[in-house]
Amino acid sequence: MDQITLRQINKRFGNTAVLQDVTLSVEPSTFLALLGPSGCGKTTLLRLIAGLERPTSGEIEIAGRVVAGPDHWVETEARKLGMVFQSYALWPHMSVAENVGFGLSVRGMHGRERAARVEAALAMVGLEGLGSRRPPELSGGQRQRTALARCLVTEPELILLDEPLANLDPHLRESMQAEFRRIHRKTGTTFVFVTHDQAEAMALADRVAVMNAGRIEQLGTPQELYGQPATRMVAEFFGKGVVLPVDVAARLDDRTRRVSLGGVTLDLPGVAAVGAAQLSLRPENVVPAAAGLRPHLVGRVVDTSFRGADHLVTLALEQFGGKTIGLGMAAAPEPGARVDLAVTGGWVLPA
Ligand SMILES: Nc1ncnc2c1ncn2[C@@H]1O[C@H](COP(=O)(O)OP(=O)(O)OP(=O)(O)O)[C@@H](O)[C@H]1O
Repeated sequence: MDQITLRQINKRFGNTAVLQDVTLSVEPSTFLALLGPSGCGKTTLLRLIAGLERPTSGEIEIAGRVVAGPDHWVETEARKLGMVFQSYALWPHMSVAENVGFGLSVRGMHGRERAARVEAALAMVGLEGLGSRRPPELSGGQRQRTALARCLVTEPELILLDEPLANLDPHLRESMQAEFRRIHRKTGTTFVFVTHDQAEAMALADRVAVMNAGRIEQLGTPQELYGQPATRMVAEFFGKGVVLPVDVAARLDDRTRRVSLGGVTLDLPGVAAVGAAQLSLRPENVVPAAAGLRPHLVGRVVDTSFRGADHLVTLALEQFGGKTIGLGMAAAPEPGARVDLAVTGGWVLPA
């Protein structure tokens, strides 16, 4: 049984269609990221799952029970889920332990049993011994951990997180990402996580739904989205690289196409039909061409920056109106220098 099933969800606010025909299944124990640009409808989708909004049409099922649909409505409190928001929403006058234990008190759990559960939840998020502090005495990361502990203590099967790391500095964000991964593995709880940061989605999630203008563009593992983007939007939004126009001359097998890239013929992985198509190139799909061979692409250095292990070299591709791709190179060429490139892979997707 799926943890969450969304069937043809539409959501309108007045005349504005915010979600259109969203259909999605999430298996138990998945760490799903809802990823997309600002305003694409991620938070609205999360709020629909939470029961904070009603769909205009369509049906939502959680753990086999219809919680929203034409003839069904289950309130948030009865959906057996936990929520963590960017703002944390901790009560400043209560101690950390009281904040974390509040949900248990509401359920009628008190005394030793409650204290033990609170202690276990604090240990899970690495806050042992800080139960008597108050939220204003905590760092941003500790507040976020408290919010997560408050959610975990009731042992929900589903936790919804809306950009919970957005207010943390980059260093803390990374360490909290590792914590989230660890806690997810340990609890086996299904996590649905809203973010507009593709690197965060890639680092955290085992499935990512890329959203665009109220629709799901593609649902897949981070590896699938990166290596086999279904649309140009996914290719450009998820991971670095460049998308170039190509012509598919022939379909060599299910997943190989003969393409013409600016007049150069190449056999590359992909699924596009014969005719006009696009090629998603990641930085590792392009290498400096061997001397004496005709280059597949010609780049001009527009910028270089030192990254420690190598230099990030930004090249403008001459045949493609100056579209750029960034490559890691051991030595930084001079700005304006010509770099001949060979294409060693990529993904051919529909135009
Ligand atoms: N209560 C509301 N009334 C009217 N319009 C709304 C309401 N809530 C959201 N919207 C609109 O719906 C669209 C999607 O909003 P939503 O918050 O779901 O996007 P998002 O992808 O989470 O964006 P962000 O990353 O900026 O938070 C936006 O255009 C927003 O203005």
